[in-house]
Amino acid sequence: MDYKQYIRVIPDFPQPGISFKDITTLMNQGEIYRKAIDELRAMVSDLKIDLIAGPEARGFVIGAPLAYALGVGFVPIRKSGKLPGETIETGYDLEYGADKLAMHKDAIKPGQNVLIADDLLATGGTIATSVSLVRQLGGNVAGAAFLIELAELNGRAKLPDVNVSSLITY
Ligand SMILES: O=P(O)(O)OC[C@H]1O[C@H](OP(=O)(O)OP(=O)(O)O)[C@H](O)[C@@H]1O
Ligand SMILES: Nc1ncnc2[nH]cnc12
Repeated sequence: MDYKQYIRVIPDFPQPGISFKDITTLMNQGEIYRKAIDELRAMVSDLKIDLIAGPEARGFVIGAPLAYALGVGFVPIRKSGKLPGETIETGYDLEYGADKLAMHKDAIKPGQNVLIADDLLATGGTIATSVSLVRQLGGNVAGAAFLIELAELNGRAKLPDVNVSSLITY
């Protein structure tokens, strides 16, 4: 499947020099969205996964359906100040800015195998931080799965010990 035909590429958004990969034009095609989730599920089928964790917001639209397809739970990794319970938080840089991510302290049971899922791997800041949060909670990072990887930004360099899978590469 040539998924790229469904991804809208917008130059200079949200700032000059960034080529934004817009997945809304893939997700509004039900068959294609489902096919993409099914293919991601097949890509991680060899991994032992107890739980999926996905960073807000676009990590939810990949991680939650993938969790449903695999029959495992989903835990949100949220931007700071959104989760109601006790949290741990870590700051990070991403391709176009900086932010802070948080997880509930009781989101993961120590030793659980956690797959981290997101729409896109760019510089890797978001996922490196997600990996760190999962590990701080005692989780074992089984892998990281992405719809899109921007290979030239070499996000994998920030994830040297993580099993990375991606469906579409730019
Ligand atoms: O690899 P990185 O350089 O860290 O960039 C990738 C991250 O950037 C985007 O999220 P964003 O923070 O824009 O939030 P959103 O999902 O709420 O749009 C995207 O969904 C990834 O999570
Ligand atoms: N180039 C890009 N397109 C879409 N989402 C992104 N998140 C970080 N970089 C991005």
